[in-house]
Amino acid sequence: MIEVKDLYKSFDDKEVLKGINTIFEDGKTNLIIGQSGSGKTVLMKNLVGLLEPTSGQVLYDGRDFVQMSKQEKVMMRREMGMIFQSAALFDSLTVLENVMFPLDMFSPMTLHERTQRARECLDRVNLIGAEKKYPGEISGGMQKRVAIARAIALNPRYLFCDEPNSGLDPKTSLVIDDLLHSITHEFGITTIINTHDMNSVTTIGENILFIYEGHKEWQGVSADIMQSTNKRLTDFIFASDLLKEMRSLVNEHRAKQ
Ligand SMILES: Nc1ncnc2c1ncn2[C@@H]1O[C@H](COP(=O)(O)OP(=O)(O)OP(=O)(O)O)[C@@H](O)[C@H]1O
Repeated sequence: MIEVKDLYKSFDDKEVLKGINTIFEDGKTNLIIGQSGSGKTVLMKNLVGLLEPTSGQVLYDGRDFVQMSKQEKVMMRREMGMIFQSAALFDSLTVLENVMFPLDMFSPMTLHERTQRARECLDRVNLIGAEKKYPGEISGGMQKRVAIARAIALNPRYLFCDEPNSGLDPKTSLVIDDLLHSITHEFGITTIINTHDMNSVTTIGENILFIYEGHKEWQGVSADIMQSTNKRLTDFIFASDLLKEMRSLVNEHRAKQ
């Protein structure tokens, strides 16, 4: 479990995170949602140690990440898989070499074992057959799947994904969401996803944190959103008239049942 306690983060005199208290649950797809500029990426960077909080704590199973020694932080980072907005693959490496990269860096396995492990991960994301291709030769959706395969290569306990669906069409986004959700459950990973994608919220959001201007405005599961009376949340989620109409139809239907 990752617990965030009273987390503040400022840049010079600009306060971006204003006392976040939350829990990211084990073995679930935890989503962070909020308007552009609300502080989602800054929060995620604090979780993985790319930024240090101005004050407050990030506790991994009760242990404060900020207070850990350099060596302990290195050990913790090995338990974290990360997928960035752009798939961030190495263009000059093949798909297989990209997935092998973290294994080459951190695993004591032999070359044969590392190759086997990378193939297993590519198989899990349905990319067997693409091993010899270069990132420039495959679609954006396939690149994201390579990034997922690379992120799970070292069997992480935690998976952090910053806007995994950015730049993808809605159908491909569904495939990526489904993959992240099933991997989370299959391997018991604690997954944290920053997203703007309302489809992700309704389909895979098992624990959703809504940030508004740097503070926690709401937290719950996707089913609660339909009934929520929090105006900032509903204005954000049901930004279009079509979605507002769908929400009132669903609520009418429920009321009749
Ligand atoms: N290194 C930095 N120095 C100064 N300000 C920063 C820095 N990083 C982020 N910010 C500011 O913090 C605020 C929150 O940024 P953040 O990237 O977390 O937003 P976000 O919710 O992830 O937005 P988006 O959905 O557009 O990615 C923004 O106003 C941004 O300009």
